[in-house]
Amino acid sequence: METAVEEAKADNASAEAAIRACVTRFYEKGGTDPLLGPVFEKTIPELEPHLEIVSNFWSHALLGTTRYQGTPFGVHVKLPIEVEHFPRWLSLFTEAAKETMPEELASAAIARAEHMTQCFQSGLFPFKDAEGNPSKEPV
Ligand code: HEM
Repeated sequence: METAVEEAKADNASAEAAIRACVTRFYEKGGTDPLLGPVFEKTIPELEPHLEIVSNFWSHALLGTTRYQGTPFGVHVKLPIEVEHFPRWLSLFTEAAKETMPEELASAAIARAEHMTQCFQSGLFPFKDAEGNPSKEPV
């Protein structure tokens, strides 16, 4: 019994470390990205506390821990995000997850990220413009 608990704790610790590595790698990539970099620069005053919040979010999403208690969509409504940011965000996150996480955890993280990207995009840009592209306003 004790061994199973110890094993579960060790698994969790290594998953937590992989999550942290993924989040760090994602922000390394995003920080130097010409599209996302300026948004991060303008809106994240201090990187370290931000990495902690986002790691806690992923720990909640993937491992069911409870350190993250926020509402991500509500945070993004107030940010200067445009529709073209979404595919870039997802592609950098996908790369970061594959580079840093064991395969199963990376697949779960990428699936969750794809779903949330879709939800955020349709929540923030619920209409279509004259060309049929996602838009904040009805035509
Ligand atoms: C268009 C793409 C995105 C951009 C440019 C973006 C940018 C940002 C920025 C600048 C912050 C910091 C906000 C602040 O501290 O006030 C933030 C927070 C956060 N983002 Fe994103 N984000 C994007 C998409 C996503 C997606 C798809 C997810 C889902 C996994 C996500 C998860 C989070 C989380 C969990 C936080 C922390 C929220 C909190 O403080 O409670 N982001 N994002």
